[in-house]
Amino acid sequence: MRWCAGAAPGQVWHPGSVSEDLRVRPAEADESAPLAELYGRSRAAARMPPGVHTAEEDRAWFAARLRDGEHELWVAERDGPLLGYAMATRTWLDHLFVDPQAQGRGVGGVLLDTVKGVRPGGFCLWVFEVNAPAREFYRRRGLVELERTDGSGNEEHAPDVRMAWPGLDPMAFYRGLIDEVDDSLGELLSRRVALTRAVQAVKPSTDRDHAREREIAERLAGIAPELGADRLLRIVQTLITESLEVAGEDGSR
Ligand SMILES: O=C(O)C(=O)C[C@]1(C(=O)O)C=C[C@@H](O)C=C1
Repeated sequence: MRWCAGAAPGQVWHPGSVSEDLRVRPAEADESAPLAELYGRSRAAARMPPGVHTAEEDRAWFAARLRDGEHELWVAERDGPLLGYAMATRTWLDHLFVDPQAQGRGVGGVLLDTVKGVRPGGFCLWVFEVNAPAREFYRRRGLVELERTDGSGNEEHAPDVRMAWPGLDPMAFYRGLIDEVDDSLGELLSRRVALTRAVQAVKPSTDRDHAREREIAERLAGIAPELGADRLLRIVQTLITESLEVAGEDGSR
């Protein structure tokens, strides 16, 4: 299913108690320059690693996001220059930035509420680990930390944290994420079974190698320390037992 850009009518945030004259509206297609400028200024003042792109690249990047049909952008203003903006895909909040001069006046909260309003099924976002104020901002507004990375997957190579707002039906949201991970796990299991089967053909003995299984569990504990080597050993042993059974069944055909 392809998601269509452009906020639907009625998605504009209606001023409440935060600030009577603050207005949130969908960004216009020709606003790449003010958006890029606001992004550069807000990011430089935030607790984030320095950006890796030039101002010109940022402008081109925003121009592309405004037209690609996959991103939706909202801007906050109060009779003047932009005070903040949010940019989201169907499932990710990619950016939420507030002008450093306008911080502490509810602009970020209003933008986040706008995104929650149009993404009732929930969404995820990445925030740099060092950005404690942003993590606290999201935590106080109902977002939860799901996973951490060492930063090798982002442009800045800085550790980051995946956070999620689980939406109005959190059970469905989390089950959706579990299904995504299980799809990857299923593919990995299938590849691994094939390797257990392949190595049996070149082994001098069919005996289980307990030292090797412990070594595998210890290596996995470096990747998933929350599980610990002992628990991982039980998982590895089960996986190998089942894989050897499959290999044996194949061999007897
Ligand atoms: O490395 C081996 O000796 C294998 O047979 C492979 C494998 C595995 O699937 O990783 C399976 C059984 C052994 O006990 C240890 C490891």
